[in-house]
Amino acid sequence: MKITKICCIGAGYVGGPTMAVIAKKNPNIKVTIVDINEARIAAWNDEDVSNLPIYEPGLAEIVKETRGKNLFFTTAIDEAIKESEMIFISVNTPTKTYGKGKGMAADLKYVELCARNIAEVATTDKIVVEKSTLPVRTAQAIKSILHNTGSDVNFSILSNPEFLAEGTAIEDLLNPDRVLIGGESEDAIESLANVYGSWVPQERILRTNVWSSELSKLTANAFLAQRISSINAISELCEHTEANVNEVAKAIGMDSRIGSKFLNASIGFGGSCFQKDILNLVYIARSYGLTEVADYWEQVIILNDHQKRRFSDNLISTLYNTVSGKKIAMLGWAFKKDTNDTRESAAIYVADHLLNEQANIAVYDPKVNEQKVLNDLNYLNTRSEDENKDLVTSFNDPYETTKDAHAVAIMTEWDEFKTYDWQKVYDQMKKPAFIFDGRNILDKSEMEAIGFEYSSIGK
Ligand SMILES: NC(=O)C1=CN([C@@H]2O[C@H](COP(=O)(O)OP(=O)(O)OC[C@H]3O[C@@H](n4cnc5c(N)ncnc54)[C@H](O)[C@@H]3O)[C@@H](O)[C@H]2O)C=CC1
Ligand SMILES: O=C(O)[C@H]1O[C@H](OP(=O)(O)OP(=O)(O)OC[C@H]2O[C@@H](n3ccc(=O)[nH]c3=O)[C@H](O)[C@@H]2O)[C@H](O)[C@@H](O)[C@@H]1O
Repeated sequence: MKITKICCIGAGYVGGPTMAVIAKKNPNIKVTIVDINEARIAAWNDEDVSNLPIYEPGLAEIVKETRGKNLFFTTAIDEAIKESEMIFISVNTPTKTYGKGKGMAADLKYVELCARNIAEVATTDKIVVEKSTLPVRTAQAIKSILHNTGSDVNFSILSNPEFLAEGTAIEDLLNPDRVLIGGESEDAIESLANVYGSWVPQERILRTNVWSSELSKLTANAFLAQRISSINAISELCEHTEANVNEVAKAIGMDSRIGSKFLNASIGFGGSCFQKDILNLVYIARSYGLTEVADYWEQVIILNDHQKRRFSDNLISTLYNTVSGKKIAMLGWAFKKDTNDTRESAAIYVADHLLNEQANIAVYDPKVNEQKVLNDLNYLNTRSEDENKDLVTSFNDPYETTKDAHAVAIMTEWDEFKTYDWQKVYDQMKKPAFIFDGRNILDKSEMEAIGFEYSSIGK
């Protein structure tokens, strides 16, 4: 099928950047991104592209170039579905917070709503593309909804999981390691392969069956997260043995079978997907009675929780076993650098632990505002919103944030943190002045020469 119009349901961190790049690379295809969230759509349509709802390096430029030409953002969902030959489902699939599978399974209600919406309004044949990360065998459910409409509209379902990482989304989309397309209908698969083919070499477009494609996405995230938990586990051992985790990571990473990427020890991984996808994998394995498989992957999450807890415990014990009434300056709140996304950020959990010990938290993140910080903490429901407001303050300036602080905790690896005038930070802090570098981005000897009591991960 020749594709002239694409609709993407879900204008989020995946839908937005992915469709912007598809539009840029396919000027003859009209791409419409729809969402039920009016405020989000309005932000995507904001004249001033610095107000887009998502911060991603390079995204604003592409939106500026394509918006209003062949890229459109709207809440008119039905119209966009009706006119398009290809519809991407790119809605959120969070961990369930209720009922069966609570805390483990993926909540598929938004995906199902999309399938029902498509089934209801489609009058011509459609290729429906799963872009959201979904449990293996979800295509079966979507198929069943779409094929029971009583109409003679023909639907082909494809799985096309997304592998972009936030902060490098545009780079990842422009130059992907691979594009994965799972499906039954060869015609549908080739239609989608052609869309990507306008900039991705054919040998990097991998075709599989639907189930392999769905499961590959969960597996890729599980493997990536497992590497982080593995190096973080070793980081704790390093702290007891005078080994240095950076040196260990370098030494093992030079083995081409292991590879050097994704071996940075940290306060633990965050982000909306690693934990959610592994919990989902564990849930699926348990539902097939595969206890050993489930336990194996669950350990990745257990270790990650341990790493976050270990960081706050170490901070508290170093500050003479109490942080009550002490000002702890947290540099960074986003789950990684170059994004404004804070979902599941380790900073939230570390702050929560410290607040339980009655610390005063001062936060500075170049892309996250105070309301978002408070919303993240309120969402945990550990204490009242008023208490969070009393104990947590955000600043727009790192020097204000660290002034009179007892300790600085580095939570995100923003590049600008490395360039600060650390002597100035030191001079205005309470003494002894402690730094807890949760990202290993500062130079230990430099910090110690200034006078800081410096501790990092795995050294
Ligand atoms: N964030 C990331 O870096 C990556 C996410 N993914 C997966 O992509 C999917 C989407 O993730 P994000 O873009 O981060 O989520 P998001 O939460 O940023 O965006 C999802 C959007 O879908 C909209 N939506 C929900 N139900 C809708 C409906 N029935 N009709 C219209 N709009 C609806 C929401 O209002 C929201 O704006 C998830 O399954 C996630 O696991 C995959 C790769 C990378
Ligand atoms: O499905 C998804 O949502 C995406 O999840 C991750 O991307 P993302 O979460 O955006 O970012 P990552 O770069 O993977 O970082 C995740 C977390 O791990 C941490 N991390 C990463 C690498 C590392 O060596 N050490 C480490 O602690 C980061 O700081 C961050 O908190 C995957 O890298 C993407 O391929 C995938 O598409």
